[in-house]
Amino acid sequence: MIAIDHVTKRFGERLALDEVTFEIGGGRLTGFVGANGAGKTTTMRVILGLLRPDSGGVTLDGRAVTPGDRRRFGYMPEERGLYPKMKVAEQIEYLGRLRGLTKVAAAGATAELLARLELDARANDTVESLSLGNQQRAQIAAALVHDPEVLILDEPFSGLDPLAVDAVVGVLQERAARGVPVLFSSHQLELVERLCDDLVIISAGTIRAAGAAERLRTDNSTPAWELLTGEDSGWLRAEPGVLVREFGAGWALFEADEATAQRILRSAVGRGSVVSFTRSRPSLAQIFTEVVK
Ligand SMILES: Nc1ncnc2c1ncn2[C@@H]1O[C@H](COP(=O)(O)OP(=O)(O)OP(=O)(O)O)[C@@H](O)[C@H]1O
Repeated sequence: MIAIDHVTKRFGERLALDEVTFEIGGGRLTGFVGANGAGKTTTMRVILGLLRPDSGGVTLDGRAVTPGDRRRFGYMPEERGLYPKMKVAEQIEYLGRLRGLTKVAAAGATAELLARLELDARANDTVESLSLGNQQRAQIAAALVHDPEVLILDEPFSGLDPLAVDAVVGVLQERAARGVPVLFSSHQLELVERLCDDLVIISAGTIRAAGAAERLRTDNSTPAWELLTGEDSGWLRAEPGVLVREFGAGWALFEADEATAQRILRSAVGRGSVVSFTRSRPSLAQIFTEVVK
């Protein structure tokens, strides 16, 4: 497990990170979300040891991270950094060798990753001849080639088509299943929602929420309920303790606490046919808006 512990970082007068604290659990995919300039890349660079925090620190399994540990980290930076004129496979193998793999191991890992990321047909093409999406896949292969013990990925999904997203997701889930802590940033909230076990929400250098995605869902949203009936649902608006968010013919979405919701259900049953009654799950976009406002 990686723990980021009260990390503060200033750039001159600008406070980029303010006592940032959260964990990246082994075996879990952790999504890192926040608006532009919120502090995601800065946090990642501190984890990677590329920036020194002004205070606070980062630990791996309870002890300070060493340069040796960091060589076994995999990082996909925001600014992509492959050599445009080098062939894809050659370059990934080379990066694997720099990270300590033997020639045979680097070649094997490269071939496997390129196949998994559906880039094997382009293995002998130069990076600059690839589309941006395919360059992105190559960049992901480069971050993974040495079988890292920790994975930190800055916007790995930006610019990928849905098939490429699925291929990358498959590879990341497999690494997480082997116990690797995986942190990735993204502005694609539906994707983060689909993928993540844990979530970290940052705003203006401050962590606003962190923890299991399901728990954040229940902790940071007003309980809302969806009622579908064969009857008009206008009566709900006069019920105490109920805030109707939306309603239409035979359908309503309303906020209420658990006890009120049960009372409404009984009334609805008494009034006619209830087709369905469910607790509405807020989307990550809704949680994000509630948490950062
Ligand atoms: N080297 C630097 N010098 C000065 N200010 C910096 C530097 N790096 C980052 N900042 C500032 O720190 C803040 C956090 O930036 P950061 O790049 O971490 O945000 P981010 O969440 O990754 O944003 P984005 O989603 O746009 O990538 C911003 O206000 C940014 O302008």
